[in-house]
Amino acid sequence: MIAVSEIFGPTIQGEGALIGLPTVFVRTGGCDFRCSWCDTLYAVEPRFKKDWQSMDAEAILTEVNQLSGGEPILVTLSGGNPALQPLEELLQLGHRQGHRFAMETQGSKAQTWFNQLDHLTLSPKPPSSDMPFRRERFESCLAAAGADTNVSLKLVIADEVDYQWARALAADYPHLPLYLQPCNTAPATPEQPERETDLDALNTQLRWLVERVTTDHWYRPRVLPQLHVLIWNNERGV
Ligand SMILES: C[S@@+](CC[C@H](N)C(=O)[O-])C[C@H]1O[C@@H](n2cnc3c(N)ncnc32)[C@H](O)[C@@H]1O
Ligand SMILES: Nc1nc2[nH]cc(C(=O)O)c2c(=O)[nH]1
Ligand code: SF4
Ligand SMILES: [Mg+2]
Repeated sequence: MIAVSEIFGPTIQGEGALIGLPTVFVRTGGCDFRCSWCDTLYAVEPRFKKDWQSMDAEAILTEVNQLSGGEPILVTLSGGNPALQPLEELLQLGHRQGHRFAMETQGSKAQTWFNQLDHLTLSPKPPSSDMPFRRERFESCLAAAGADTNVSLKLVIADEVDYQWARALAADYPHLPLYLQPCNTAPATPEQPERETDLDALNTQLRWLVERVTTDHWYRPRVLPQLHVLIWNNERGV
């Protein structure tokens, strides 16, 4: 059974390689990390287990199909860390129904079924998250995805230290499409679910990041905002 925090959509993918694409999100519950700026702690901390539903692949797809109007759609698996869940059957059943699957994970745990994903976003955490980067685990995820899954690297940047870390990390994986995303330093939290982020401050952060890569003559990464935050601020389920 799969721990599910929420299923929502269709909305657009607001981040990374598939930005702008209509998608239904399946957000699993439970995470092996506790990032200092995590925007989805309600899907991370065990105290919210009571809000999560234990679902099988069929029940999840029934809900996805209701939301998509019965049409095949891109299903985005996020969390929490979806790599902690048994998702192989969901991928197999869902593919048979014509859906495609993308997943977001920090790269701390590999699963054999990564090679059944259409797209895998690996988002290892920068120093500002206070979480470790374990290279051997990250590389196990890359190996598990294999040649048939499109893999991209999405790095959150809060400050100059994160930026330097991202440059060094990216240099070790020159073949991976690379996305830089400014950190939302004022996400909604369980204590402040209605908290609004300052969009002007986010824009300033985004400008800084663009200037940072261009003054470095670093022309490899795509610099992208969290589009859903620009549209809906910190709202949940969009
Ligand atoms: C909520 S996480 C869930 C999937 C997985 N645990 C991970 O971190 O990749 C989805 C994406 O949101 C990013 N994210 C989380 N909090 C953020 C914040 N405050 N600002 C910008 N990006 C954030 C993560 O880095 C990750 O790329
Ligand atoms: N629209 C939208 N795009 C997203 N991209 C990654 C998200 C996530 O929380 O994993 C997310 C999300 O929650 N909403
Ligand atoms: S790894 Fe992802 S879900 Fe887990 S705490 Fe960090 S940002 Fe949140
Ligand atoms: Mg999010």
